[in-house]
Parts: sequence; C-alpha cells; structure tokens
Amino acid sequence: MWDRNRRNMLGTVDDMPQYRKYMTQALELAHKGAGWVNPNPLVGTVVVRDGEILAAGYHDRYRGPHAERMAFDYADEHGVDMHGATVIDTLEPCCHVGSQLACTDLILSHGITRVVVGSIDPNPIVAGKGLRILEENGVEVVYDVMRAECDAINRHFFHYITTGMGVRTKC
Ligand SMILES: Nc1c(N[C@@H]2O[C@H](COP(=O)(O)O)[C@@H](O)[C@H]2O)[nH]c(=O)[nH]c1=O
Repeated sequence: MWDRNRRNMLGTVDDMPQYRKYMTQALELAHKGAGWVNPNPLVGTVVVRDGEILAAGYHDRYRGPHAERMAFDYADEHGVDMHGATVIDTLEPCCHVGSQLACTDLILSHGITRVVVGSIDPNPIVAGKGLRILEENGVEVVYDVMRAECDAINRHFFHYITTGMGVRTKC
C-alpha cells in the first residue's frame, strides 16, 4: 500500500493554483464518462507543459481506453512531443495490464517528468503501486490535489472495488 505519510507530496505553494486549475478541467472531462464506465471509475487526464495543454482524455466507456491512453493516442496521432510534460490525473494511473497496457508504461515511454494525482486508486492491483513505479523511474509525483472532489466522483467505484458489492449492474 502507498504510504501517504512517507513524504509531503502536496507540491510547492506556487504550483498549487496551477494544479487546481488543470485538475478542475480533468474533473470536467471525467464527468463525461458518467453512465458509461460502470463498474469502472470516472477518470480525466490533462497533459500540460509550460502552461499549454498538449492533450487530454477521459475514460469514456467500460472496456474503452483509459483516460491516459486517450490523451497519449491523441498526442501520437498528432505528432505532439510529450517530453518534460506534466500529467494531471483525477485518479492514480493504473500499473496493470488489463483490457489494455498499463498507463504507467505509457507515461514513462512518453517522457513525462511529473504526475499530479487527485485520488489514490483503491483497486488492490494498483493501490499506490502506480505512483511508486513512476517515482522509482524518476517521475516527480504529487498527490492529494483536490482529493475530496476526485474521491467524490468515484464514491460508488470505491465502494465496489473495496467490497465487491454495489456498483455492477450487468454480468
Ligand atoms: N479507468 C481507468 C482506470 N481504472 C483502473 O483500472 C481498472 C480497470 O482496468 P481495465 O479492466 O483494464 O480497464 C479499474 O478497476 C481501476 O482500478 N485507471 C486509470 O489509470 N485510468 C482510467 O481511465
């Protein structure tokens, strides 16, 4: 489990307004998946460098691309160089190969240098491992940015993934 007391990851005071601005946009994107992603979480991602949004994405349907994948696919298709950019993510990036490749691999292979996260993913196969992998590979990690807002949009997912009950509506 990710030890949230291990270090103060809240970023510098100067960075916080910036992070909040982009996290608000990532939250707006995440909401677009409402009604489509169940039992998966709502997730939004914005990729920024020097105040410019390079790409963005959201989880738009169950079994569809993860939010990060949508943003990186856009960048790849449009020849956008992501080196040195910051990923702002409402949810910790996944680190497992599930219906698609791990988002942590995408982040590392695109030269991202900082990842700013709202919620830690309570899914036991992630649960802090995503952040740890990024950090071990030299990516600066900032978390708990607008955590209350990011946790709130996924309260049903959090309940389902930690108890196995309550969200799945179809087999
Ligand atoms: N949708 C989503 C994440 N969802 C995470 O992945 C799990 C589902 O994996 P899969 O079945 O492969 O889609 C889900 O339970 C949650 O832990 N993670 C992310 O980084 N970004 C996303 O957009």
